[in-house]
Amino acid sequence: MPIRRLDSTYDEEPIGWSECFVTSSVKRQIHETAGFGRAPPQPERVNFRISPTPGMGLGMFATCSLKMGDLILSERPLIVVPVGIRADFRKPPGFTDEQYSQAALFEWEKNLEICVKRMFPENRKAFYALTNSHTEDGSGPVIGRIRTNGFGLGDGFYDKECGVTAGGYSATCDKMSRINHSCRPNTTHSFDVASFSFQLRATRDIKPGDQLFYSYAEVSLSAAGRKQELAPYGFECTCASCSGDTAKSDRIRTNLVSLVCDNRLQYDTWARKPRHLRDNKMLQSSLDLLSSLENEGLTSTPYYPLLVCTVSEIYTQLGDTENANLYLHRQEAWKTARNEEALTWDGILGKVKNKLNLSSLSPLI
Ligand SMILES: C[S@@+](CC[C@H](N)C(=O)[O-])C[C@H]1O[C@@H](n2cnc3c(N)ncnc32)[C@H](O)[C@@H]1O
Repeated sequence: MPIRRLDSTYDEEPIGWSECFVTSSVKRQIHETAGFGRAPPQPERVNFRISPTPGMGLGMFATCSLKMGDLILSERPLIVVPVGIRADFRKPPGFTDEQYSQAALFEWEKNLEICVKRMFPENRKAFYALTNSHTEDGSGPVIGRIRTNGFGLGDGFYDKECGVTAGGYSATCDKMSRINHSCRPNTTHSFDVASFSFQLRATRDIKPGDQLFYSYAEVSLSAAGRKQELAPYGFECTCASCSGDTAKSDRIRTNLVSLVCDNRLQYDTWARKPRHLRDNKMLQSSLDLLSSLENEGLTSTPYYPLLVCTVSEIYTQLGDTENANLYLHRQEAWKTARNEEALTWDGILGKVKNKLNLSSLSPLI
């Protein structure tokens, strides 16, 4: 991507080239995406660097102040491949399941090698320079690097016939794949199919020199659950949520939905009271919850803008338009960062008109 002619050169595509191993139906989906072929948004200046960081290899660092929603990097991936192994041979007689899966992995590596060989030499060099933490599980050098450095692609890439997990795709980048993990991330990314590029954006305020982090694990899991998800990457996370008061952190993460929804229920009761009976406790408890979410690095979850919306409404009720607007802007910044619409309380309440207890709604949200 884009389509390469025999005489194409590496430099003629300023945003870079991606080698794509996709089925024809996914290729069609990509080409039929509205606006396909457009240029990606670019940050006004280079605002990150890649340099060594103790105990983590290379990492990405901010070189200027960044606010929630700010664009850090637009990047076209080096390679896009299916997540699952798509082996099309039957288990040979006498093979154990383990032998069959190792053989399938070997065949898959051969297929992916073809993709890597097709890269421009500059991209191939960048690809092989990436870290490989999958050296002991039978992954070859190509699969190992993809497993270590790949980011899942969303709805634009999906082979329905292969099932939910195996039908997905993964993309590996030159620069963005240098971002290290924290369970308290300060960035998020989205993939824009039309320009065939990732956008990495800040999800909180970042100071110059701060390391940029993304969470490789589901942030709403407990410390033990995240540890399990991170095991294949070959490191143990030492962020404050993993090494500090894990019980407190677990309570917030695993009860995120009910905490935010219960707060909303309290707000609804509070807002129905006559004006002179509304005290400041509602504001304080909501701000406390908001700062807990921010401390835990949960600002990229969909519950954050819901809580921000409640805080904004409390300020409106208290007649403080300046602060109400400040939080409305934060909700807008979240939408920019995530490149998606935020959930709204109306939408959620609409779904569950007849239910009294919002805490029980987690599967709906
Ligand atoms: C996608 S790469 C990130 C860039 C990598 N640090 C490098 O030098 O290329 C993932 C690998 O980085 C390392 N890593 C990422 N986050 C880490 C962390 N929080 N602590 C220690 N190592 C980490 C692990 O080796 C992991 O397998």
